[in-house]
Amino acid sequence: MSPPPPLKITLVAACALIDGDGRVLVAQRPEGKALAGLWEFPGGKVEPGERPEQTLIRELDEELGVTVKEACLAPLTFASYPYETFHLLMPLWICRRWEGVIQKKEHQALQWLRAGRLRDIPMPPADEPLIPALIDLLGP
Ligand SMILES: Nc1nc2c([nH]c(=O)n2[C@@H]2O[C@H](COP(=O)(O)OP(=O)(O)OP(=O)(O)O)[C@@H](O)[C@H]2O)c(=O)[nH]1
Ligand SMILES: [Mg+2]
Repeated sequence: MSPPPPLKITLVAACALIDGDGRVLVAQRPEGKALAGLWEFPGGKVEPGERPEQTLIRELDEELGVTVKEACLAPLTFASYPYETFHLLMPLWICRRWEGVIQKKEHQALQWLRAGRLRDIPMPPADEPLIPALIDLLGP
């Protein structure tokens, strides 16, 4: 019997932006990328030398064109999910305050949804366990 392949843990920082009505921003993953077309929370992989909060601030600028202060990021929950080729560990922050206008820079589409409606859109399998924490926080 050959030994199991080494486990690769990928750390991804993600954020639920929340608007004044308590709705959450979700973004549709680009064509040609893994999980294309599924609705996700903005964010991305933590690069070497980055703290996850720095990653998130960088990704929110790259993906949405907004500036977020670290003090405006609050940790909510996390996802831990065994994809075929890596194990995803994804802390989820919430953010209610940012500077600039949200733009669709990398995704196919953006939409604001009530937390209870997140169950109605196709999300990556890792994300489904995150929804109850958002409903607890924001209502359905
Ligand atoms: N950003 C984000 N990634 C997620 C979510 N759920 C989930 O399984 N992932 C997975 O986390 C991994 C990293 O996401 P990503 O594609 O955003 O990474 P990135 O922005 O650094 O892009 P890049 O790798 O093309 O530079 C992907 O395998 C993606 O499928 C989610 O809600 N948000
Ligand atoms: Mg990303």
